[in-house]
Amino acid sequence: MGATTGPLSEELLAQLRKIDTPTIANALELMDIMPRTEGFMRPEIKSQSPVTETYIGYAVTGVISARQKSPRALERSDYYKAILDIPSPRMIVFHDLDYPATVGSYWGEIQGNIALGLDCVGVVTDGGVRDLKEAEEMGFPFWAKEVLVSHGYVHGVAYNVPVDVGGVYVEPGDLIAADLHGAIMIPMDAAERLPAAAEALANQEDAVISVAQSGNVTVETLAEAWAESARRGAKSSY
Ligand SMILES: O=C([O-])CC(=O)C(=O)O
Ligand SMILES: [Mg+2]
Repeated sequence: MGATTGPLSEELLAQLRKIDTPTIANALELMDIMPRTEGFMRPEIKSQSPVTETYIGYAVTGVISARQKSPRALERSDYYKAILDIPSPRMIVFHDLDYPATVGSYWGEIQGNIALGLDCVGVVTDGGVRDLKEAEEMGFPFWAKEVLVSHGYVHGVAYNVPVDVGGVYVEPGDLIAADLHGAIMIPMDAAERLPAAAEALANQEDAVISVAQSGNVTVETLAEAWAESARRGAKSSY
């Protein structure tokens, strides 16, 4: 992967890659900057590749369709230029205009290789993907609503425009994290605070987990564990 050209340092990106998406969601809760029910993609946007780490990238956004040929289909070079307009590392975030009845995959071995060559780390789409074995082998993960057999008449409709994917409004350049659980947007001004928040969370969770593992699990010890977790800063979901 080439050097990052975006607003966040390579050190910070490396720290963020160590945090899984549930912890990112919890850390954002701790900051209390948006409702707990927002900012992450609906579960239909699933990991279709066996990933074991968190992938982080600035969003290259786009709208595609495969239902029919279009005289207004964009050129392949428009797509490559759109990628290069976004700092690296990049995460492709595509809305499929045919959603929810998606028919053709933009994604496969060829597109994955091209995107990887252009410093993209993966794709998140409410459309489909294919060539799953090859994607795994090349290390270019797919997060997608479904797996499709055909590419139909797939073509680009627009690049680097705001898109809604999985219920999240994504603008070009937004910071996206994805792992085996799914995908979440990290508000740019929260990124810097995330590693410390994740550490604070681990400390809060440890107050409960250590009691659960202590061999002395009672209503009373659990109540005290949750109280200790709250003293360490945990916010209740109740
Ligand atoms: O053919 C397509 O458009 C998608 C695909 O399978 C590939 O990129 O290999
Ligand atoms: Mg293919």
